[in-house]
Amino acid sequence: MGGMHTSRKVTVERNRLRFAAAHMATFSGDCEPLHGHNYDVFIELEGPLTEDAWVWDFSAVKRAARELTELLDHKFLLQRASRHLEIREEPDAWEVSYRGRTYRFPASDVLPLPIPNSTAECIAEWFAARLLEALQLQGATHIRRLTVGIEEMPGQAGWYTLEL
Ligand SMILES: Nc1nc2c(c(=O)[nH]1)N=C([C@H](O)[C@H](O)COP(=O)(O)OP(=O)(O)OP(=O)(O)O)CN2
Repeated sequence: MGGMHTSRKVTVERNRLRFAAAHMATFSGDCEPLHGHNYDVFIELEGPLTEDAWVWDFSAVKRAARELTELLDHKFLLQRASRHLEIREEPDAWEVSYRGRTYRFPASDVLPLPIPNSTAECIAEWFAARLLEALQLQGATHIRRLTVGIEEMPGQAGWYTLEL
């Protein structure tokens, strides 16, 4: 049937795809107090079927995603590219200041991320780029669209989609 467009997608969500992390985002010229969330991760992969008649193996997606959730788990997520925080990297610590309010974190508690703010949207973008690299290393080079959602709390999530 000429012209008909179809698509296939697999989704993996929540099932142990979670991490607990601390952050403080900056908004509208202010900085939140340091606080944490139990984040849930949602993943959608769209593309044609492989010879195995799947878009990609759920287990392989979860394996790649869990390597990322393990990096994020129990860390302070530092928006390394912030234009609003003053960030000083020391050999064993990070010093983070906002208008005279200063925090000093042991380096082992911090995951510096190359993002401008620790919003769910930016964390989703970072996660999607890293997940794509991992999936492509597994051989999933046929994926056409990858979406990641990072849910801060039930009903409140930021999403990012890569069109490939
Ligand atoms: N689009 C986005 N909006 C907000 C984000 C975000 O990542 N993307 N993040 C926050 C804060 O980090 C915050 O942790 C959540 O804020 P908020 O929903 O206001 O939190 P409360 O616990 O006060 O929510 P209530 O439901 O009002 O109790 C803000 N916005």
